[in-house]
Amino acid sequence: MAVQINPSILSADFARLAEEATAVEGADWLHVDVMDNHFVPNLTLGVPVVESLARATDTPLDCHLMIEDVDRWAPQYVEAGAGSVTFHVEAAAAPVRLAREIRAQGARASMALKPATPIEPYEDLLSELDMLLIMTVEPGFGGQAFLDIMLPKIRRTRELISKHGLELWLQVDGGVSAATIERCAEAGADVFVAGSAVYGANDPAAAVRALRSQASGAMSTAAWACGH
Ligand SMILES: O=C(CO)[C@@H](O)[C@H](O)COP(=O)(O)O
Ligand SMILES: [Co+2]
Repeated sequence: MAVQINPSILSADFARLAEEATAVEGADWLHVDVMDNHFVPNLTLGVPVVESLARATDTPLDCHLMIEDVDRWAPQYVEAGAGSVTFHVEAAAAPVRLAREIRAQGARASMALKPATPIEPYEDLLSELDMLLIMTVEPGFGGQAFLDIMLPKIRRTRELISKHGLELWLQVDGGVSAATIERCAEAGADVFVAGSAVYGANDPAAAVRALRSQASGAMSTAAWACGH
């Protein structure tokens, strides 16, 4: 099982998005936070910017949709060039139908949980997904402190993935840094979003390599990853 590091463009300079996207070559995916000022109290970017980003970089786009009416919008992000589309279960009217639609369009389907949303009610839905995102901050802003209290939810989700023998990726997003990434990997995450820890560094590509090495080290000794 390989570690994946996804820098979040939210912490980049929006006036130089193409340059900032290519500054993290070597990253697995570029994480793109779409916010509508309704689902979260912040406004970022939409479909036209995702289309331009998809043309500007060879790194696949991991679009994290923090928007209302996501059943209607998510397919447009696949059309815009996203390789993975994450919708929030709190915003989706029909999560299974939406995941199937995203997959049918040829992208990876992913579902996110806000910190207060438990995983247990969605156990039967996991087989419909390619990735589950556990938010480790309240969605809306970069640069917030990691919520340690999310670690048991990460552990529990990893147990459910193992119990059902699924290939689902488990992503964490929010406050992931050199200080917290090992705890996330030990608990069961294998896909790590990092905004300020990457774009706040002098050398973003080196920050990606350092985070990957830390997470790989922690995963190699984690009980959940033994035998993978
Ligand atoms: O989705 C979000 C915030 O809502 C994230 O993707 C942030 O962009 C992560 O930023 P850092 O916490 O790593 O600075
Ligand atoms: Co995000």
